[in-house]
Amino acid sequence: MANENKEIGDIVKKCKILLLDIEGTTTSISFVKDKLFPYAEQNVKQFLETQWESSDVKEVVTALRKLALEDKEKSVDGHVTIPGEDASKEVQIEGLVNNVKWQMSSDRKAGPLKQLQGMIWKQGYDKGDIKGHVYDDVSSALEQWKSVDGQKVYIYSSGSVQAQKLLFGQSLAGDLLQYIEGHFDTAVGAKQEAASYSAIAEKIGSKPDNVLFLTDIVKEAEAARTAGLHAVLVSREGNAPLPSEATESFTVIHSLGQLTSNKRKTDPQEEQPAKVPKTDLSTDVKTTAEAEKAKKETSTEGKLNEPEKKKDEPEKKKDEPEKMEVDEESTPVQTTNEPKLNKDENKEQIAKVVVEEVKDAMDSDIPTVDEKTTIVTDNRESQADKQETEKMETDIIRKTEETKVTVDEKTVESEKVEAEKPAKSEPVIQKSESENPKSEPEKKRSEPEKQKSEPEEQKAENEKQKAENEKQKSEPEKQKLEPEKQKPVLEKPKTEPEKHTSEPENKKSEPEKKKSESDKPVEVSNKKTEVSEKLTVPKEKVEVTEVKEQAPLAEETIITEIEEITDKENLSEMVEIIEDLEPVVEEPNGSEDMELQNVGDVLEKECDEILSKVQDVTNLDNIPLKSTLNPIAEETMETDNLDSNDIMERILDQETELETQQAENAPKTVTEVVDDIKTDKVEETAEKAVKEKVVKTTEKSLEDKLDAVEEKTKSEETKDAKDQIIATKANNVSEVKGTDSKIEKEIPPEVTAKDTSQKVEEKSKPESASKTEETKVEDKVATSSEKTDENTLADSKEKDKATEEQKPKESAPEVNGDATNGDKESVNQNGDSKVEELSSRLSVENGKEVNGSNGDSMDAENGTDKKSNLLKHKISCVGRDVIPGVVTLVLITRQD
Ligand SMILES: CSCCC(=O)C(=O)COP(=O)(O)O
Ligand SMILES: [Mg+2]
Repeated sequence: MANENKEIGDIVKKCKILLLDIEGTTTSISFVKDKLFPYAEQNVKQFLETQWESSDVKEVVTALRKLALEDKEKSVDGHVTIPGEDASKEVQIEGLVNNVKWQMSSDRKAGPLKQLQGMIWKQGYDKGDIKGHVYDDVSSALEQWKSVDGQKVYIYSSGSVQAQKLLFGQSLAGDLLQYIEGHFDTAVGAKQEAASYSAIAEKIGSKPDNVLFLTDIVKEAEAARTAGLHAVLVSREGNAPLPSEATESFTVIHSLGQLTSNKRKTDPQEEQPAKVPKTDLSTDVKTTAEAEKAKKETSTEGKLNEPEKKKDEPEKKKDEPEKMEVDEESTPVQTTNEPKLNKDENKEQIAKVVVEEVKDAMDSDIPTVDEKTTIVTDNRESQADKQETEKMETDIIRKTEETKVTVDEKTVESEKVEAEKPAKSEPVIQKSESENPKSEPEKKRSEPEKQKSEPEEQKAENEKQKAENEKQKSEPEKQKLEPEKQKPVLEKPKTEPEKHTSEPENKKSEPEKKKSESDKPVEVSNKKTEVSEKLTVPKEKVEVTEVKEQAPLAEETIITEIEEITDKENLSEMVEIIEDLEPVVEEPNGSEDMELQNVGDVLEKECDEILSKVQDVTNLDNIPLKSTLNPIAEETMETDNLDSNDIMERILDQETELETQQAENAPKTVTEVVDDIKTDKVEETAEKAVKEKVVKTTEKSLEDKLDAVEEKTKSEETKDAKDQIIATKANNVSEVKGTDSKIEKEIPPEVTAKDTSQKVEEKSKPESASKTEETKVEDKVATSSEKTDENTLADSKEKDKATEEQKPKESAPEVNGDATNGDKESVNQNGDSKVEELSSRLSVENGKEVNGSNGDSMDAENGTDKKSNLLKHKISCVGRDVIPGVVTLVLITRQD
C-alpha cells in the first residue's frame, strides 16, 4: 500500500465517502485536553447532582458502574470503583466523579465516559462557555466536498455523537453540521478495530473501497485499511509525531484542503463569501509549519491505548439511527474532480466577472463578442487563480478593444474596397487580418490628443453632413453642394491618410440621426470612430505602400500622369484655379483611344476582382451576399428601360422590406450580445458582424451608386452642367457598372428577393448588434457616397442652382427618366454642344450600366464618345482616390 501515497489524488476522486476523525484531525488535541476535559472534570459533580434524577443520567451512571466492575474484575491498573445503588446519592456521586476523573486522566475512550462527557459539555455549549474548535481549513473543505466535489462526509470519533454534534454545530466556524452526512462513535466499534470500519461502510451503504478515512492515529488508519478502506494520516500542530514507517505507508496531509478539488461552485450567487474555499497553497504553507512544529513535540500516542469493547458501548443502539441520516445511494455523488473541470468552472466564473467588466468597458459595443474565445482558451493553474484572473480580465478587456479595432478596421477597409481603386482592396484586407492587434492599443494610446480633439470637430462636421444629406434626399432636384466643402477634400491628396480617416468619421453622422439621438449608439459610434482614427494614421502609410506594390498598373500610371500633368505640389492652388476656370471638356485625341480603352478594361476587370476578393476575405460565400444584392440586380435586369424613378422606387421598396423584416425579429439587447461571450459564440458573432457589415456595405453602396446615377442624371438635365459634374459622375457610373456587372454574373436568377431577406436575417443572429453595425455601415457608405458627389459638385453649385431655379418644372421629368435612359434630346436642351455630348454619353452610359449590361456603349456611340467614356471610366477608377478637382483638371488639361 506504499504506493497509495502517490495515488492519493486519484483515490480522493474515487472515494465517495470521506470519514473523518475529530481530535487531531479536524480539531486540535489541545482543545480536547485543555478545554473539554477540564470542563467535564470541573462540572461532573455539579452535573450529577443537578441531573441525578434524569433518565439519561441514571442510564449513564448504570453504564459507568458496570464498566467499573469490569475494570475491577480485570484488575485494571489504577481502576476506581463506584459505590452501589444502596449508597447515598452523595457517596455514589463522589465515587462516580473519581471514576470519571481517573478515566479522563488516561484519555480513556470508553463509551459511558464519552456519554457523560457529552452531557456535561452540552451545558457548556448551551451556556456559551464552549465553542467547538476546528482548524481553519475544515469548514471550507467540508463545503467544498459537499457542495462542489460531491463527496459525502461522515464523522467517526470516540467522542459521543452528541459531543460531535455539539462541536460541529457550535464551532468557531459556525454550524458545520450542514456539511456532515452522519456521525459514528464507538457504539459501532472501537476505532482501532477493522470491524468497526466494515460496519460503518455497511451502514453507509458504500463499498469500503469507496471510503477514505482521515485520522491522526496510525492504528486507526491501519484498522481502516484492513477493512478495505483507504486511509490518510493527518498531521496537525500539537499532534503526536508520526512514525517514519507510518509516513512511508500512508499519505500524510496537513490540511483537509489538500484533498479538495480546485473546482468552484458554478453559481457564484449561491456561494457565500465566507465560504469561499481558501487556496490550497496558503493552507499548505501553514499546515506544513504546523507539522514541523508538531514533530518537535513529544508523542502522546501511548496514552491513548484504551480498550474499546462492545460491552462498553451502551449507547450504540441509540446512536445508530443518527448514523444513517443520509442514504448514500439515493443521492448521486460526483465521482471525479478532474482538474480540467476545475479550471473550466473557474473560467466560467471568471468569464462572468469579465463579461460584466466588458459590458462596462465596451458600453454594449458589438465587438465584445470576440472576447469569449480568450476566456475559454485561457489555461491557468488553480493556485494562481486570483492573480491569473486579474491578468486575464485585463487581457480580455484589452483584447476586446483590440477586437473592436479589428472589426472597425475591417469595416473601414471593406468600405475602402468599394471606395478605393480595385487593386487596393486586396492588400488592404490582407493587412487588416494580418496585423497584430496587440499593437493597436499602443497606437491608440500614442495619440491621445487626436482622440480628444477630433470627435468634437467631427461632430460638427457630421451635423453639417447630416443636413446636407437630408437636403439631398428630400430634394434631389436641388442637389447643391457648398463650394467650401470642396476645399477640404481637395487639400487632401489620395495618399494622405487623413482622407481615409475622415471617411468613417463622416459616415457616423447618419447612425446618430437614425437612432433617434439615442445616446448609446452615438457613444459606441464615437468610440469606434476614435479607434479607427487612431489606427488609421500609422496604418495607412503601410497600406499605401502595399497598394503601390501590388497595384502598379493602370491606376498608378494614371496617377503619375495626373501628377505630371498637373505638376502642382500644392493642390489648394489648383482648387483656386479650378474655381476660376470655366470648365470646358473636349474629347481626347484619337491616338489615346486604344490606350484608354485598354486602361478602362483593365480597371474594370480589377474592379470585378476586388469584389471577388472581398467576398473571399469575408467568407461571403457562406452568407447570402448575392441574395442580398439580388433584389437590386434582378430589378435592374428586369427593368432595362425603366426610368430612374422606377428604379428608385423599387430600391426603396426593397430597402423598406428588408428593414421591416429585420424589425420583426426582436433585436438582441446588449446584455444578450455580451452574454453570448459566455457561450463560446464570440468568434462566430464577431465574424457575422463583420460579414453583416460587408453585406450591408455592399448593398447600401449599390443603392447609393444608383442614387448617384440618378442625381447625375438630374444634374445633366440642367443642360448647363459643368465638366466637373460630368467627370465626377463618370466615377460613379463606372463604379456602378463594374459592380452591377459583377452582381449579374454571380447572382443566379432563381434567387428571389424574399429568400434573400430571410437568409440575411438568419445569418445575422446578433440582431441588435448587427442592426447597430448595419446602420453605421449603411450610413457610412451613404455619407461617403453622398459626400463624394457633394464635394465634386460643390464648385458648380451656384450655377446649377441658378439653372434649376429657372427651370424647376423642366428638370423633374428629365431626371426621372430620359437622362437615365440616355435620351440625348432632353440633355441637349441645355445648350453647350460639347457639354451636351458628354452629358449625353454619360446618360447613355448611365442607362446602360444601371440597367445591367444590356449592350456595349461602344456599339451605340461614336468614336468620340468612346474616348470620352474611356477617359471617364479611367478617371472614375482613380478620381475617387485622387481628388475630384484634380480629375476635373486632368480632363480639362487633357482636352486642351
Ligand atoms: C467531540 S469529541 C471530543 C473529543 C473526544 O472526546 C474524543 O474522544 C476524540 O476522540 P477522536 O476519536 O475524535 O480522536
Ligand atoms: Mg483522533
